[in-house]
Amino acid sequence: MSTLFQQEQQHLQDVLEVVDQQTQKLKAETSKRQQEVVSIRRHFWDEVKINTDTFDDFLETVINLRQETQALAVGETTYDHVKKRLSTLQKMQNAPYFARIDLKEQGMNEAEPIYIGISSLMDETGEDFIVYDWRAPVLSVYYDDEPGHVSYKTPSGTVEGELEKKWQYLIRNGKLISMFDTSLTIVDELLQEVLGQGTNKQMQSIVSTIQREQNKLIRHEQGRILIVHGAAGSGKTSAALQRIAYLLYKHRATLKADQVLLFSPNGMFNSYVANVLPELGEENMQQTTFQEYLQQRIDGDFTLETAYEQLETLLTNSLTEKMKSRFAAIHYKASTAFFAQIEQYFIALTEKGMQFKPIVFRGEEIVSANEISQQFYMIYGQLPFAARLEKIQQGLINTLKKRAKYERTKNWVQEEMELLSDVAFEEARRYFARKKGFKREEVEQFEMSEQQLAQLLVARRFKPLREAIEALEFIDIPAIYEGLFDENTFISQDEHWAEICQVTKQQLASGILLYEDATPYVLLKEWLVGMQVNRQIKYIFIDEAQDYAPFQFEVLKRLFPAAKFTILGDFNQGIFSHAHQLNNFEHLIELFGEQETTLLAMHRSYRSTKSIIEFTRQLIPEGQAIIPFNRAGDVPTLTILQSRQQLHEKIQHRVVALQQQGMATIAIICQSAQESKDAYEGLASSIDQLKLMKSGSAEYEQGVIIIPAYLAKGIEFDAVVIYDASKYRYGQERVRRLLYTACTRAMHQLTLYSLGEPSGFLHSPCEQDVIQTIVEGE
Ligand SMILES: Nc1ncnc2c1ncn2[C@@H]1O[C@H](COP(=O)(O)OP(=O)(O)OP(=O)(O)O)[C@@H](O)[C@H]1O
Repeated sequence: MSTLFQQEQQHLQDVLEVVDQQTQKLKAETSKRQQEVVSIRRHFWDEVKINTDTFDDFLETVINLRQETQALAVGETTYDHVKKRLSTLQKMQNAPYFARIDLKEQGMNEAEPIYIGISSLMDETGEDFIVYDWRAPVLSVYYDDEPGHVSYKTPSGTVEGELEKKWQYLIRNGKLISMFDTSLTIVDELLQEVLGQGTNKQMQSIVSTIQREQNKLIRHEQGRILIVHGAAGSGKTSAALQRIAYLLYKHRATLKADQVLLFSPNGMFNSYVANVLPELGEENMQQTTFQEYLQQRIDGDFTLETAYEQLETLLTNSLTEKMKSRFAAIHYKASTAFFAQIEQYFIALTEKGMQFKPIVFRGEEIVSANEISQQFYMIYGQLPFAARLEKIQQGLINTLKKRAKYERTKNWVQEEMELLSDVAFEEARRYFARKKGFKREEVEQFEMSEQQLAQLLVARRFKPLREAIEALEFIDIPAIYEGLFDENTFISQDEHWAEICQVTKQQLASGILLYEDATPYVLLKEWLVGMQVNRQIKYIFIDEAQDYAPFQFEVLKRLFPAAKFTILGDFNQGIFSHAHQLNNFEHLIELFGEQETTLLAMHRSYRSTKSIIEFTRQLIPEGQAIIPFNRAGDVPTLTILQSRQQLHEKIQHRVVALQQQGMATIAIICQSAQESKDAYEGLASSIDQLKLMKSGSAEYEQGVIIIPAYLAKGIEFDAVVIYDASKYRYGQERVRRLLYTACTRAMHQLTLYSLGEPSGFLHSPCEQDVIQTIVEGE
């Protein structure tokens, strides 16, 4: 064993001792803080004397309450803080650092070793760093630079220096396994070892092996929008999560985790990435899906088709004339041209085209739609759009008030009074007593008049109507949206416009809003009722961004006016129909302008073995640009079979063999949900604990699963089995990217089967010998 290795072992022991001491100290403090909080909670009401007899007493009570609440809040925050630090220290007991640089800053006589870990560690005096947090400004040097002259930015200016050495350590359970001098050779051993491990139920942090191109993404700070186009498995999601951790650290005085929002493809993905930030000692950002946002805004206006349902329909139906029209509509409705058209339509609504719903009470029309329309265009016609609605709203509320007074003497009120239960009567009496200023102990003495009861009953009946008016529900938004498709409303440049108008109107009449209409509808709704923008969110991350239509980006930009955007995607995985014609994110430059936009490309792919990448990159045009990470593995195989029974037998044997090789997550990937269901029915009895993943599934499952390709997006498996890569399933150009997405989910093993003639997309890989073909007899 070299002296250097021994020295490093000793150093590790010393650091671990400090970690241990600090852990013990903090444990004692945690229990002290916990007791404090429990005690404040328990005695909260003893400390606060409620006295409301005089105004001064009341004031004292309020002050008292506030002091106790503050004490509780401070106690809780300190406790949370201490607990969080304790959890980080516990992780550092396993590996307190993962790398080191020797840096001689300008003006220093000799190089200082800087150890790098997931968090910083100070010595006893609290003045010197034993370990630096990987996000410290100086450490950009570790990720970005080779030995030699370096400079890095700090809040107080640029610092120059000489980087003498770079080391990486492999430390497991507090033991130094190996160390590499990465300044001498580019060693990938550590990365090899990390990538060679099996998948986990959840995504892992990549902090100890961040690569240079990923570091650019992580530490980027300029402009409002960063767009990353990265190959499958290039670490877009991983690096994005590291970026969030970095931003939370760098801006810790001003940025909180709930001001960062990640748009992810589905709920299952949410659970898949949920562990990365806590692993790094940070709180999780907020997460949502675009579908959730749409659902919340459509709120009962229609039944909403999901993006997956749309895709499933397109995948499982043959290309009839009707389907062709639908494709045309999807493309047009995803475009910025359609966005501009809606904008024009909205402006034109100031002159004509608004539609309203009448105000109806107990089946009787109190104000007709026509009257509201007259107010909008005639009486308040000179006012701006929103002001007209406000005037109408006020007028309608006044009408309701008058009408309510009038209703009090009606028979229905009398009848309701008679039918009122004792409990409801008592509740009403108490309500009035309190309103009239009766104290709790005096309530019994209060007598409620019949008039008061009538007033209450009527008010309750009018409440939903008043709330609907306050929410501007008298605007008939579905009808206005439909009006957009009156052929004579617009002369659109799109050649399919007449056809689009016709099919959309028919569809809207059914009460189901197709996915391609959802964002346009919501946009129009936001404009009509006043856009609900969110200024709290400071950073938005959009993963799998190739799935978003240009139209959707326009909406997101408006919804989050204070946010900076990080957009990550791969057009080769663009499986939704609107994405077919797009090959890059250039169109997004226009969103905020060139000055505000940075485009980054990531070509190196880490997920799969070299053999798998050599195969998958043959599936797509320009795939040669993807650089595989040098990790050995078996060449993928394609087995051509003639019967389903044979197929199922082969898959079953293959799954057993893969399990014997230690593959913990095995996905049998199908083209659609329909195919997944059929495959599941055929395989469930022969594969133990086989699970079928559906679009509503919330958890990413380990073991053997069957999953449609579009749901497997963004996640990965030790081994992937393509259920049927035949020409029948993957014949048309529009599903090329689906097959690519499915195959690129594999980390270590990829096996394809084909029932009959294989997909034409496999010709090139077969010719290039990057896949081994086996033909089984009849
Ligand atoms: N620097 C790294 N160190 C260790 N592992 C890495 C690194 N970069 C990526 N990986 C691993 O590669 C795999 C793919 O990463 P990730 O899922 O982030 O890629 P992606 O670009 O989002 O992929 P896709 O677009 O295919 O969903 C993950 O297992 C991740 O942990």
